[in-house]
Formats: sequence, structure tokens, C-alpha cells
Amino acid sequence: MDSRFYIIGIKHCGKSSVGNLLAKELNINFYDLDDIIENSVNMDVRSFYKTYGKEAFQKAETRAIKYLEGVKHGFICATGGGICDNIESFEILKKLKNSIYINTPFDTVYSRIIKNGVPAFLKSNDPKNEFLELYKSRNYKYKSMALLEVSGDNLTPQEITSKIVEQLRS
Ligand SMILES: Nc1ncnc2c1ncn2[C@@H]1O[C@H](COP(=O)(O)OP(=O)(O)OP(=O)(O)O)[C@@H](O)[C@H]1O
Ligand SMILES: O=C(O)C1=C[C@@H](O)[C@@H](O)[C@H](O)C1
Ligand SMILES: [Mg+2]
Repeated sequence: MDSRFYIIGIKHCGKSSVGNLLAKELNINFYDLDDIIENSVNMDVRSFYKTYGKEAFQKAETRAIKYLEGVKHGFICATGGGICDNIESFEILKKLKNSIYINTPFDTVYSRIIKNGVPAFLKSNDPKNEFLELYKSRNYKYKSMALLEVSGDNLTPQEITSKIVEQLRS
């Protein structure tokens, strides 16, 4: 089994929670793409996105993906929710065919997100509808780049992790 997997899915679907558990289960390293970006730009991603905009953020994101291509050992990497809208990163991950999509219902993720305030990438005065449009358009992009898809509906991170391991081993 090639143990280099990217966890994809909309913001707060559970990528980091599941990614950490999956890495432990497979005994490999865990990376968070947003953390790699933060280290490279010396700023938290939210502030970087707000200050420099989408294009600069996506360039930094692709640099982080390319950095991981050079890593020789196995790993699990939780990506940012916007990776599917970054054409260059999307093409790289699509070719690698090792992305795992956590598909969590809209209402569940929206209520998790809004607890911490409106994220930087939602700009309108109707963030719920703006996020719904984003959710719908991203859903099919994640599906098109995924090696496998698991539902995150009403399951704990450990249950989702077990389902992924089961599918990877089948
Ligand atoms: N399966 C789950 N059941 C209940 N709560 C969850 C589940 N997965 C994640 N959460 C909660 O949702 C929030 C976001 O989780 P997490 O950071 O794992 O998501 P993420 O997809 O990595 O988010 P981001 O896109 O912002 O990096 C956290 O508060 C976490 O505890
Ligand atoms: O969903 C998104 O567009 C994003 C999610 C975050 O994790 C960051 O990667 C960034 O703020 C973009
Ligand atoms: Mg995360």
C-alpha cells in the first residue's frame, strides 16, 4: 500500500481530526497543509488570506503540495478546504490518485464553522448562502479527485478513520 494520502473535504468536515487518527493507525507522519503554509509565510493562514488574497494564498498552497512531493516517507496530509479550487494543486492531487474525501453534510459543517466566526474566504453579507454555493460546487470537485470517499455523517472521527482503514485494506 502506498502510504501517502491527502484528506480532502470542505472546511470543518473533520480532515485534521481524522487525519491525525489515521496517521496513528497507519504509523506514519501527519501533516496539515495549512501549517506548512503558515511556516512558509510566517503568518497564520486566515490573516495571510485576508491580507494578500486568494491568488497569493493558492501559490503558497501549491508550494506546500510540491514540498510534500519531495517527502520520501509515508504520511497523511490534511489539506485546506479550498484545494479543489486551486487549479495547479487540484491537477497534482488528481494525478496522484491518493486523496480521501470526507463528505460531511452541509448543516453539520456550517454549524461547526460559525461557532468560530465567519471565515476569511466568505465575503458576502449572507455567509450561509455563500457557503452553501461553495459547498455544492466543491462537492463534485472533491469527488472527481478522490481515490475514495467516506461519509462523515453522524460518525465520530474514530469511526470515520476505521471506515477509511477498512476501505484501504479491501
Ligand atoms: N466526526 C466529528 N464529529 C463531531 N465533531 C467533529 C467531527 N470531526 C470534527 N469535529 C469537530 O469539528 C471541528 C473541525 O474539525 P477539524 O479541525 O478536524 O476539521 P477540518 O476539516 O480539519 O477543518 P479545517 O478545514 O478548518 O482545517 C472541531 O471542533 C472538531 O472537534
Ligand atoms: O475553504 C477554503 O477556501 C480555505 C480553508 C482553510 O483551511 C484555508 O486553507 C484557507 O483559508 C482556504
Ligand atoms: Mg484542519
